[in-house]
Amino acid sequence: MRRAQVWRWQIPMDAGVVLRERRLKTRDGLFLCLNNGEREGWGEIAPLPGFSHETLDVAQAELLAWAQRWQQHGDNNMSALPSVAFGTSCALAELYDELPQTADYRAAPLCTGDPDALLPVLAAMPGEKVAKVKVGLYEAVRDGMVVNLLLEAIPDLRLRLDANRAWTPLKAQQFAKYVNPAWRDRIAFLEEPCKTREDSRAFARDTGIAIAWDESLREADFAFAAEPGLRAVVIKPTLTGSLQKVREQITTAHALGLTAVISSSIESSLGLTQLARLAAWLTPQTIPGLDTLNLMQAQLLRRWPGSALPCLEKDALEPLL
Ligand SMILES: O=C(O)CCC(=O)C1=CC=C[C@@H](O)[C@@H]1C(=O)O
Ligand SMILES: [Mg+2]
Repeated sequence: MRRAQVWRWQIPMDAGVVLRERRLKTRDGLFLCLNNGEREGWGEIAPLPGFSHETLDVAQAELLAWAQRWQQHGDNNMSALPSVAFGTSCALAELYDELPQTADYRAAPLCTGDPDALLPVLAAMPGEKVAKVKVGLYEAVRDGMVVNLLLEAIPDLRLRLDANRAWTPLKAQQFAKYVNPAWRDRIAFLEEPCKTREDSRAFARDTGIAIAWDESLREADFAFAAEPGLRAVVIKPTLTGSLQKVREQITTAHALGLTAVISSSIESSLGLTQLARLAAWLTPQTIPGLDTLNLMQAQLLRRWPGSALPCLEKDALEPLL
């Protein structure tokens, strides 16, 4: 017998998490649990404010309708809303043992402010050392100095940078000027340096710093293509859609010789551990961008190994179905 349950949840964020110039005080989302006989599968549906087009309320209405159709008729058509399609497809994949358990819990540590805080984390990191630094929040010159400082301090470090389209071509040039030319190839990639793709391409061409597309993937006129200076695409499943669609994008990227990086949309620990499994399965050569749990004050239902945050159980969730 099929049974679908839906819960809504809210987790307080760490003070100071700012997304697209908006302070994110809480992270809000939904869980879906599907049962069929002895089998069980979970999924997380958590549109990210400022990034997802659908609101949580719209996603909730769609999810409840989907869950009822599945329970009554076994109907598993995918929603057109990316967050709903992702969460429902994860729950179905767990239910039918199609999402392998092995996970890649390495996460490129994220630095949004103080580079000194990153040094001990990197020193303790086993194997390949990769970190991600947000740039474009302060002066371009300061960003350049931070990048130099980290690359100088840790000779086997590679950096991923993310400007979230903050720079004009001039600012991007100022940044590049400050980065020691001998170290530019240790910048694995810089996500979306400029406001337009054309300016970002020109930046890669002029500076020799490789770029990656993130925001671009979700634009209507985007098509996957190998381009000079383009090294990677950042795939955020909650913003992309079903597991099937995520797999297709990864396959397309790999066929073009691009690195595909599975990345967080600030999911709860339940969603993040599923992304770690997805990464181990579909992008085993690439450290995923999943270091966002510490932006939250608690984990939910499933623990991220090694996290010291408290883990809230089902009684902290609000049942909706
Ligand atoms: O990609 C990562 O390593 C972590 C996730 C991350 O950086 C982001 C997640 C969600 C929204 C953004 O602020 C940011 C990004 O732009 O990639
Ligand atoms: Mg990005």
